[in-house]
Amino acid sequence: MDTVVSVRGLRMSYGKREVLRGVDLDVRRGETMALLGPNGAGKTTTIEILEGFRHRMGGEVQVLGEDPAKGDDTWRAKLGVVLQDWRDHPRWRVATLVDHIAAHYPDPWDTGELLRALGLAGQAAAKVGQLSGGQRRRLDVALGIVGRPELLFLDEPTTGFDPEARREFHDLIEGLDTTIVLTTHDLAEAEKLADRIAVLVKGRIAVFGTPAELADAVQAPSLVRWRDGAEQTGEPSELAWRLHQQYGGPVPGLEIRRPTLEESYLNLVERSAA
Ligand SMILES: Nc1ncnc2c1ncn2[C@@H]1O[C@H](COP(=O)(O)OP(=O)(O)OP(=O)(O)O)[C@@H](O)[C@H]1O
Repeated sequence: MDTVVSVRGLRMSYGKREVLRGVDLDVRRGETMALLGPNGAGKTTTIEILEGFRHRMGGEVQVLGEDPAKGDDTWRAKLGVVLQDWRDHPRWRVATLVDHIAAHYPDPWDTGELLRALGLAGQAAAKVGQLSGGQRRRLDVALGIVGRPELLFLDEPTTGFDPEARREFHDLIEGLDTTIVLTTHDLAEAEKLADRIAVLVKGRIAVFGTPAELADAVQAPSLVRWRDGAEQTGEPSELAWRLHQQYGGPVPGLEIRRPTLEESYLNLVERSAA
């Protein structure tokens, strides 16, 4: 299996504040890996280190066979980066800006073809400042992939999107033929886009696996309710059986509710943060 990113024991602090406390991760060629976690978990810090924008304090990191702290321009040209904050170029025309960035790469996309592929053909001559939020984010992606990166980083790509823009953006990402590392604090987004999800809580990976593996690993207790009481338990059928015996027959008003994946994820975050 071809590993594109390998992270072992990654540590990072800002002053005395320890933000990453030994992160282990890997990303395989062709997959989309989501780094999922609550605000302040250390997601942006992690991918900034992988992108070579930030120096780590400890651990081993390899991205496309290089240590990002030592990556040169040839290495950097293989990466695509879509940052969280829009770097504003309001007066540039869309196609001119894409052309300008494309000129930095050896084998870039043709600008017209790329804008068509991203549904921005109609905006080629528009000024960046005139685009809607969703169109701007598409332009961010255009700038991130124009150099045909082997590896694309997307930092919280859909923050602030309405549901339709979000769905369109998800379709766009699913159609890209490259390895992707994305950060999000939205479980539904990670579930939709990612082959594997790494849950980062308090600077550590709490769970790492496919969405189905995540569901198994983080299962929160079920809620069992009946006429005379309620209890949370990881073994609902056992409790139901005990109640059945106590009542000497059917349990009045019995109700068993299994947690949703979202509830399980929040439970994991709360437990890990405690
Ligand atoms: N340059 C910095 N100097 C000092 N502290 C920082 C710096 N950058 C981030 N932090 C702190 O490090 C922690 C992790 O931040 P980071 O941005 O990596 O988290 P995140 O998971 O990406 O959060 P969010 O979802 O809010 O973007 C936060 O507590 C943040 O305040």
